[in-house]
Amino acid sequence: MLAIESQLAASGGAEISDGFIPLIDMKQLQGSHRSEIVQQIGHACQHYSFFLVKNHGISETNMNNILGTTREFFKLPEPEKMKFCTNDPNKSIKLFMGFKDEIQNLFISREALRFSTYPFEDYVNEWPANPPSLRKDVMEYCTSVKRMELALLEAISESLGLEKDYLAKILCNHGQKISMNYYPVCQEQDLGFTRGVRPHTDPTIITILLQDNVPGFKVLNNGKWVDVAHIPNTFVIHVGDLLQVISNYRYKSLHHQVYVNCEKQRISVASYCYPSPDTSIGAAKELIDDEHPAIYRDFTYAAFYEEMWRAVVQHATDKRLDTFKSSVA
Ligand SMILES: O=C(O)CCC(=O)C(=O)O
Ligand SMILES: [Fe+2]
Repeated sequence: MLAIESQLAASGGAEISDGFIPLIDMKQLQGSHRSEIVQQIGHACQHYSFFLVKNHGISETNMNNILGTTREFFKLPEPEKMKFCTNDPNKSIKLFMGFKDEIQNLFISREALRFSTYPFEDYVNEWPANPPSLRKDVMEYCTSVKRMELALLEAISESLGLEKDYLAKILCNHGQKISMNYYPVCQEQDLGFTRGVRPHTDPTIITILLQDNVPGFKVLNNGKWVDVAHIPNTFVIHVGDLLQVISNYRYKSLHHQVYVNCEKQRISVASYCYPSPDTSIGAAKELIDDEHPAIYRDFTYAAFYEEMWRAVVQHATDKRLDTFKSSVA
C-alpha cells in the first residue's frame, strides 16, 4: 500500500471492495500537518474522485436541522409543493418529481427541490415559507457550507500545485445551489425497475453532499459500483465536471447514483458549487505542458449550462463535456 493510502486508511475511512473510502480530517488543515492533508485530498481526488470529510466545522444541530427541514418539506400536501414545479430552466427554484423513463423502462423516484442560495438577499423571498423553519435552516446551513467550501477549494487548489485562491477566484463567491432530495419508500414489486437517481456526474466544481443514515448512494470506483456507507457527521465531497476541466483531466468527475429500498425513505442535501455564467472555464495554464496538452478548450459557464440542458433533452448527460474537447484531445 502506498504511504499516502496508509495515512488515509488510518484516518478511519470505511472499507470498500477494492480499497476504502478516503476520510479527510479537515481540522488538520489548520495545523502543522496541512501539507500532508492537502496531499491526501489530491490523492483522493485523483484516484477516487471523492472523499469524506470530518471535523468540517458544521455542527451536528445544523446538519440535523437541514435534514429535518427537508423531511418536513416533502411531507407537505401535494398542492403546497407543486407551487414550485416549473418547466422554465431559468427559474431559480424548481421542484423535480419522480418520472418514468420510457426508454430504459425505469421509474426514477427522486423528488428534489433545487434552488439558488447565494447571495441570500437575492433569493430568500422565493424559498418556501413552509415548513416555517426552512428559510432559517437553509440560511444557517448554507453559511457554514460556504465556509467549508472555501477551505476545500483552497486545499484542492494547493493539491494541484496552484495558488491557494485559484479555484475561489474562478468561483468568485458566486453560485451556490442546493438540492433537497427525497427518495420515497419503494413497493417491493416495483424495486426492480425503480431507481432514486441514475448514474451521472455533477456539473459543478465540487459538490458537498449530506446524506442521512439510509443506504443507497453508490459511486463508481475502479469500474465497480460501491456503496458509500454513511459515517455519522461526515460529508461526501465529489469532484465535479468543471474541476475535471480545470485540473486538465487529472481529477475526473465522480460517477454516482442512488438506489432505493422498501423499508425507509432517504433524504440528502447536495450543495453545488459553480461559477457565474460569464466565467471562463479551462485547464489551469500551470497544468498544461507538452506532455499534458489541454484536453478541453476554454468555454464560459453559460455555454456549458446550455450544453447541459441540451444533453438532458438528448439523454446524453455523460457526453456534455465532449463538445468542449480541444482538437489535440
Ligand atoms: O442523494 C444523493 O445521495 C445524491 C444526489 C445527487 O447525486 C445530486 O443531487 O446530484
Ligand atoms: Fe449528483
